[in-house]
Amino acid sequence: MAVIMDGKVAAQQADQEFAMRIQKLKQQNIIPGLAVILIGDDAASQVYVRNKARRARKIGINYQLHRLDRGITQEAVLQLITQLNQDTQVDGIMVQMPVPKQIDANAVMNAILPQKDVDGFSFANIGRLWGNAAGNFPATPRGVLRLLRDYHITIEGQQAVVVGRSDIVGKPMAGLLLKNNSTVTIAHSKTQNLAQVTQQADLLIVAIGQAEFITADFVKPGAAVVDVGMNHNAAGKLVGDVDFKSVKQIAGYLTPVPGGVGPMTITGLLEQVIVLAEQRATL
Ligand SMILES: NC(=O)C1=CN([C@@H]2O[C@H](COP(=O)(O)OP(=O)(O)OC[C@H]3O[C@@H](n4cnc5c(N)ncnc54)[C@H](OP(=O)(O)O)[C@@H]3O)[C@@H](O)[C@H]2O)C=CC1
Ligand SMILES: Nc1nc(=O)c2c([nH]1)NC[C@@H]1CN(c3ccc(C(=O)N[C@@H](CCC(=O)O)C(=O)O)cc3)C=[N+]21
Ligand SMILES: [Mg+2]
Repeated sequence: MAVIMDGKVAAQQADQEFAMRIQKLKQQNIIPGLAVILIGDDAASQVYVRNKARRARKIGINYQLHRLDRGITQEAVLQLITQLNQDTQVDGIMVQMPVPKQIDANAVMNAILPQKDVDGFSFANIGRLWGNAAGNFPATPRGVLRLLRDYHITIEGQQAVVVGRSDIVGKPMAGLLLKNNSTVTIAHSKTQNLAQVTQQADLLIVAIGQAEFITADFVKPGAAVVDVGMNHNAAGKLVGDVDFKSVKQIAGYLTPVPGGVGPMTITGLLEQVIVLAEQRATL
């Protein structure tokens, strides 16, 4: 039976560390500032916004939410970003994805100053990730790596398979694993013989948005399996992309949904905000 990687516990430990780092900043009169822009009413974004507001405030981050109507113009969004770019109290800015179709997501993300782009979704930060430079990198992959490290799972030299190639999870996950010396394969909906590919994985990271799609026959015995997915099954229950029941019989390590990657994504984000505020403190 797999060891269950508890993202809630790991996130609580991280929050204690973060609260101490924020206390130090406050002695220098610096309060980390995070501005979140939510356009419309995407369900996964609502969950994220609610949970990160609670955790950010609890550890002492100055958190502000800008809720915009789903019909808002791109110009108005860009104007808000310009204002937040200029606000010296704001260390990090993020726009919840997805955005409504009249908004060009790339235009919006690239309007955020690269150093304030906490999500690391701007082309400047994508280039820094793949160009081996320091930068801001996406929260979900950072949270996943932190969870693997908390469970002392080896990353260097291991065969990692990332299923999913989105700009917000799959691609940056692959980039960070590569940076950490895994041998990385990226699989997606056009991959042939997916199970044969995933069976090679010592580290299997799944982000496809298909309820309970990855069953035991996709998994190498003893593998560490990380389930990024958040879906509702036929019964309306929140489930991941991995079939928890069958995979836990064969995997060495496995994340639950909820209580796995979700809390660690928030950890990845909060840490990035604190790092940015620490950089401001040294200016
Ligand atoms: N817990 C958390 O912190 C977060 C959770 N999520 C969740 O993770 C999941 C993925 O999100 P996101 O990356 O934004 O998803 P996207 O929908 O943007 O991308 C899905 C990816 O999965 C691939 N894919 C879809 N079906 C299959 C399949 N049957 N076999 C192989 N590959 C497949 C797609 O391939 P192709 O490119 O060929 O279309 C695509 O690359 C969702 O459930 C989302 O809610 C997302 C962000 C954070
Ligand atoms: N710019 C941007 N960056 C993102 O990282 C981003 C985004 N947009 N849009 C939406 C998705 C989704 N996402 C989640 C984060 C945390 C939980 C989370 O807290 N989950 C908990 C609670 C789940 C629940 O109670 O329903 C858990 O899994 O235990 C969920 C989903 C980040 N995303
Ligand atoms: Mg989870």
